[in-house]
Amino acid sequence: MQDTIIQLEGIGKSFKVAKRSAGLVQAAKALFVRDYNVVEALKDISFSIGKGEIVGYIGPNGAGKSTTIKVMSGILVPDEGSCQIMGYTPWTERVTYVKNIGVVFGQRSQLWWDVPVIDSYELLKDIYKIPRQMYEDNLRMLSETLDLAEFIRTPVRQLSLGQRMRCEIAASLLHSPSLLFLDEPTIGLDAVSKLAVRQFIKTINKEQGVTVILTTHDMADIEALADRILMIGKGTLLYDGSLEQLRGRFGVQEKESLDEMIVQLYKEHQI
Ligand SMILES: Nc1ncnc2c1ncn2[C@@H]1O[C@H](COP(=O)(O)OP(=O)(O)OP(=O)(O)O)[C@@H](O)[C@H]1O
Repeated sequence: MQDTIIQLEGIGKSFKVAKRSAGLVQAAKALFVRDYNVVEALKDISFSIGKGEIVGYIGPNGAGKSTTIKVMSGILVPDEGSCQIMGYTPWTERVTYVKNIGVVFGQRSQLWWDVPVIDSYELLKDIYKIPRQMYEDNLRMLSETLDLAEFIRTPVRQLSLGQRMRCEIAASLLHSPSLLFLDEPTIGLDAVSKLAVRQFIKTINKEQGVTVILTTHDMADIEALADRILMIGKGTLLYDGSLEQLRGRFGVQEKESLDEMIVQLYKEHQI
């Protein structure tokens, strides 16, 4: 493996969720006595990722993918375990750490909703203290390759999902991070936008050596991009290997069967 850039050891994270019963009486009771369920989102997760890899992080709904990305990007503090990324512990050195990473959550926007996209970019330039020349060079490159010119002056709330996702990806790369976390970056995109986003991810990985961790439910994303798959189910890491190894194990050749193979793997692990 290339130089290790990410090292997770025994990461665990639980959430306490308040139990809520239906009805007014129960709601009134809950004001005085709180009852909780504990959700074990991550259990003893360990893996390492090398510089320049594109890793597909997959698993069914509620498996713990976004929670892992949030831990790795410093948004969430785990209950146990250690996480070293480029020499940083993400949640303790967040301010300097985030200058080295880009994060896209497909389900959430990092752009200011009511202002033109370009104004959000200018704000990000100030927040990340991006030198003017680097900002202008990156903006030009991102705008050309993601084809943003047509809507870069439009407020985010008026953009289509695909247009917004292209703007989000550009926003995450303005500061030239060497590590990119993409949480469902192709969610809801049409075929053309999906291909454009996939091609773009390949290009920044090949040409700039950006390491990419990608969560997705679209197995075609995995097929097009990931050299390696990490599969998680019910908070536990279940598979770490290449797509070819996984195919070999199930004797699957056809592209169409990839989803079925994943479902089979989920079943094998009873998730
Ligand atoms: N803030 C939170 N409070 C309570 N429970 C949470 C919270 N965030 C996540 N969980 C729970 O932790 C588990 C893992 O959630 P997570 O969002 O990491 O899953 P995921 O693999 O990203 O799922 P999906 O594919 O549906 O996006 C789920 O059971 C979820 O309900």
